[in-house]
Amino acid sequence: MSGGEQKPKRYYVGVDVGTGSVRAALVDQSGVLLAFADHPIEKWEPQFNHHEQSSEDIWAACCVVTKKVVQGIDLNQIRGLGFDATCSLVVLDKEFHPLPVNHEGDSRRNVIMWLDHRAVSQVNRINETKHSILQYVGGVMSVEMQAPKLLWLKENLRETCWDKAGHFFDLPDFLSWKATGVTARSLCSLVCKWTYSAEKGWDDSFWKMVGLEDFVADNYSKIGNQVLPPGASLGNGLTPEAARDLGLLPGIAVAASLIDAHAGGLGVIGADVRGHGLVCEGQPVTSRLAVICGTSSCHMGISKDPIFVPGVWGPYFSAMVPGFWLNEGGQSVTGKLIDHMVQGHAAFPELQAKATARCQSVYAYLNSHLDLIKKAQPVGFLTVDLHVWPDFHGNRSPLADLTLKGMVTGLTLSQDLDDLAILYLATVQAIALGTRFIKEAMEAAGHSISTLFLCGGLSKNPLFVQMHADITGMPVVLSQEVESVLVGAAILGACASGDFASVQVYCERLCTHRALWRGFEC
Ligand SMILES: Nc1ncnc2c1ncn2[C@@H]1O[C@H](COP(=O)(O)OP(=O)(O)O)[C@@H](O)[C@H]1O
Ligand SMILES: O=C(CO)[C@H](O)[C@H](O)COP(=O)(O)O
Repeated sequence: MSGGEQKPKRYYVGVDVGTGSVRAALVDQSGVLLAFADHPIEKWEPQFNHHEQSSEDIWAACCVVTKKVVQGIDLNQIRGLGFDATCSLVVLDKEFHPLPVNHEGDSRRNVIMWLDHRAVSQVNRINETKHSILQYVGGVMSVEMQAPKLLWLKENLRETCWDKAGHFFDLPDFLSWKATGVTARSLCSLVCKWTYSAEKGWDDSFWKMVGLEDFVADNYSKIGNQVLPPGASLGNGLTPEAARDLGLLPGIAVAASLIDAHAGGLGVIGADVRGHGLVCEGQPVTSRLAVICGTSSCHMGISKDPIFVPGVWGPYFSAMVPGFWLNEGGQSVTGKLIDHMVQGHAAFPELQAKATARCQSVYAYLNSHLDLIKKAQPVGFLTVDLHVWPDFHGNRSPLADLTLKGMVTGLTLSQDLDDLAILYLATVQAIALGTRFIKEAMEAAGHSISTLFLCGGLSKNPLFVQMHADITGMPVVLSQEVESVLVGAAILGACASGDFASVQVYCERLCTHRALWRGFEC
């Protein structure tokens, strides 16, 4: 902008609710991130495979981080707010108060987390119906989706939860309701996790067949009968109460939300890579696979026409990029698996002490330790005798088998730091092989993928990124802006504000303004 024609600056706030923490960012009109804050959130595991959270705790964390990122900014310049979150199930009563999702009756724990696997019997029965809707979730419904969890609540907590429930929200939709009082759901969450069709709406026969006919009877009012595309402006914007909570002004635009992986996909998939000699330069956007790597990894590929990939979720229409079909592969635990392997090893206390002494994270320490012990060989050769099968929490894609378990072969009696470093490497390699397995399944079904675009916490780990390049044989592109998921959330706020005509218009604008990319070659 030239000096004489200064317009007031315009900012957008993006809020990203991950599995372990809530993050917020203040983003400008070019998608540049100006301030960042994060805050941990509580998790409970009252019994094996039951994972719960508190919607009140999550909202409180959203308020802490939002207040931090807008400090020192003229609040009148903040034009829009967007949320993304994990696809956990939030349960509220008819007056919007939290209801317990547990046998203990603890109503603070009113969220069944996305990775909760309690509803095994329910999902098996849903899959036995062979309902035609299942072809839009890769042929097999996942226990991590909402229908089996709802059925579990009906069958197990009838009096304390099910009969009292007034509202079942996907977490991204809970947040937009909390901010605006509008109960409309995002097309993204309903299509990807609730069996809603962008073209045909709800399918009564499915809900009747699986024993959840209650929703049909009340015209889906408890799970959403007003559906908006991600980025659409909700009601009259931020309510006075939510504005007080968040430290913003009432009335600013609030967008229909996205699931976290989809926000990450939106943040990176349209990136301008010109001038780096990458194979995807000049190819359609459908040649890119966005991989959002946090607690889990999600593999987001888009296409002009629907592609049915066995064991890979979708095809979902307009659930991430408007006008495109989405296939979503995934690995249910990746960051969580690496943390589990490293923290559970006998040499972990020694690793922690040594990393702390060098003011490094344990992963930076392990990466440099691997460099020391690999000698002249490529690092991958350290694991010729040690192999990990990474399905410690079942296989989301492409085997779509929640009963699978993890495995390590090639163990010895050694428990020293070298042993820990090599086990860590084998785990990272196993995860990268899982990505290759998913990519190959997508290609076999009709996708044509040439480049990976990584984001999320694990993309900050150079070993993780390099292994993905080496094992898939594809270049990996990282955004200059590390917090791409938050950029995706802020894009929603920018669209809701009306400053950009559509999600694509803002994506194009921010991508041409941010043409700085780091590539990892295989
Ligand atoms: N700098 C880093 N180096 C290595 N691993 C990292 C780094 N930062 C985050 N991680 C890993 O990324 C995972 C969390 O990613 P994040 O995107 O924050 O997750 P979520 O969205 O699920 O809360 C954790 O397993 C963590 O160990
Ligand atoms: O199912 C998903 C997206 O469809 C995600 O795996 C889930 O939302 C958790 O994400 P994260 O690993 O970023 O916490």
